[in-house]
Amino acid sequence: MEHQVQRLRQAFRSGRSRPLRFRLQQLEALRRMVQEREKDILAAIAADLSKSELNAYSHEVITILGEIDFMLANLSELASAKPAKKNLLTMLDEAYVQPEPLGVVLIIGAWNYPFVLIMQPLVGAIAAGNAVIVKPSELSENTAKILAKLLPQYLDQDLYAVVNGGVAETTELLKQRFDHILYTGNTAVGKIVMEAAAKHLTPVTLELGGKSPCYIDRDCDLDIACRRITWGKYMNCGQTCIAPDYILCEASLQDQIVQKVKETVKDFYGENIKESPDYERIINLRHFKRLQSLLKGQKIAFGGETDEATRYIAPTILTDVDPNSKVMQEEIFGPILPIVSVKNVDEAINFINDREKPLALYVFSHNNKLIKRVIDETSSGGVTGNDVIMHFTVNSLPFGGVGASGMGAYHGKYSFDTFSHQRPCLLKGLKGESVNKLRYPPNSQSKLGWAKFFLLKQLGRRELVIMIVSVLAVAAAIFVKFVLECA
Ligand SMILES: NC(=O)C1=CN([C@@H]2O[C@H](COP(=O)(O)OP(=O)(O)OC[C@H]3O[C@@H](n4cnc5c(N)ncnc54)[C@H](O)[C@@H]3O)[C@@H](O)[C@H]2O)C=CC1
Ligand SMILES: CCCCCCCCCCCC(=O)O
Repeated sequence: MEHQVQRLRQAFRSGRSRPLRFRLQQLEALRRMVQEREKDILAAIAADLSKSELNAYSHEVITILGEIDFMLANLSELASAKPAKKNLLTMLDEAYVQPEPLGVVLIIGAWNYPFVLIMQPLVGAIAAGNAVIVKPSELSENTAKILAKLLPQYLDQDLYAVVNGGVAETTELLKQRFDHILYTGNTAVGKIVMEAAAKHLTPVTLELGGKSPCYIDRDCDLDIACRRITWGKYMNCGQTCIAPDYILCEASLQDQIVQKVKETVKDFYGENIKESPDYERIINLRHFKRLQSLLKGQKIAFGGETDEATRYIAPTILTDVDPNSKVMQEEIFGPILPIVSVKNVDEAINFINDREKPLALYVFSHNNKLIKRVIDETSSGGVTGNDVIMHFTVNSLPFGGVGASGMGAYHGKYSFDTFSHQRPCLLKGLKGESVNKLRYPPNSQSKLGWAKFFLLKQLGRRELVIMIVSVLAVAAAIFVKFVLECA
């Protein structure tokens, strides 16, 4: 591992990854890879998650193509130096912020969207000019293999590498020094990653999970709300980090919600859900058994059927759920939807605030003021009002968690910024030493007075124009006076 990281570091130091032309070429190669090897990629994702290729395309490939297109179109603007405001002491100098690559970065992905969770940060890291090691999840082994096979065929092999393996390999990898680590996965491992990174003072972006609440207001179109929630909860068999984890609503809405979700499930997946190409399976036996255990002692209003041989768990709704029960203590990450009743929106807000900050928050209501109030009085990684999941798809929005659901963010411009250092640059000339005397010892009250005047006055473009016009006006007045006196 050490050797591999060294090799990448050397390639990074050669400066090859920095020119924009090179970055654009690599991003174009990545796009070609996705387009030319689409069939292999879809087959791998489909095999890992018992997913149809159509769903694999819409869940994972569309997002990546969009992200690459965004970077290709915006890279030169993102990577350009941005002029900075100056003060009186530096008004004749050049001040700007220059994004620079961080160096060698590590991206660790999770199994639930195994392609997107590696590729989307990779696009940002390449765009920002870094060398990159990606470590796909060993649980989605087909996607891990296809990434290890294809990426070296399309990308510069000295700058970008794939490391596959399990806990042992990741542990070894984490001993190495990186310049940034982006990790996606559960909170417990997030802490391990952060601890390993701290040894080298490596900054981290942690994309973690949590229980994302979904509040349904009485003043709402329940048909629409339930249709959207059913889509977001049961897609990928509930194994989506931003899936609505549980519903909060007034008790009187519970039965209607059960009925409407039930009807929608039938619309989406047909009478025989097991036969539906749109309904996935649980990733492995460990997670299957964990989910089964969450059903124990619960009131199953709908669903609840399981089949260990195929790791099938039916779309399930639990009603009258006790907030202290196990299903409400951990992230569900499966097709089980508990409904917890609350008296009103105030109680819903308190319920959310009494728990760890979630990755996503969903509110359904006709009343925009109520939606804004829930947003104002709670905290979460992201929010979608009157829908679920969709904030993930808008790449002008930063995607990430807060508190226990993670730190840092990525997607679009935010990916570029995550993998860049915003370097402040001030370029001065070697003249103007008389002004500089102000800051050289020995100090005095008068020097301090001048320093305050120069440094505390921020000069914007407007102030600069006014000052230049005033100086010119004074010069013109002196000149006119001089001419008149001579005449
Ligand atoms: N915030 C986000 O964008 C996302 C968050 N997630 C969260 O991820 C979780 C599911 O993923 P996991 O089951 O954790 O995925 P996982 O089992 O695939 O683990 C993630 C990565 O961590 C590595 N890893 C596992 N144990 C390790 C250890 N002891 N030391 C070092 N590395 C280790 C694995 O090799 C893998 O690459 C859920 O909580 C979900 O909410 C999932 C997808 C997106
Ligand atoms: C056409 C709509 C496409 C929706 C794609 C949703 C992809 C969600 C990926 C979320 C990754 C995760 O959060 O676990």
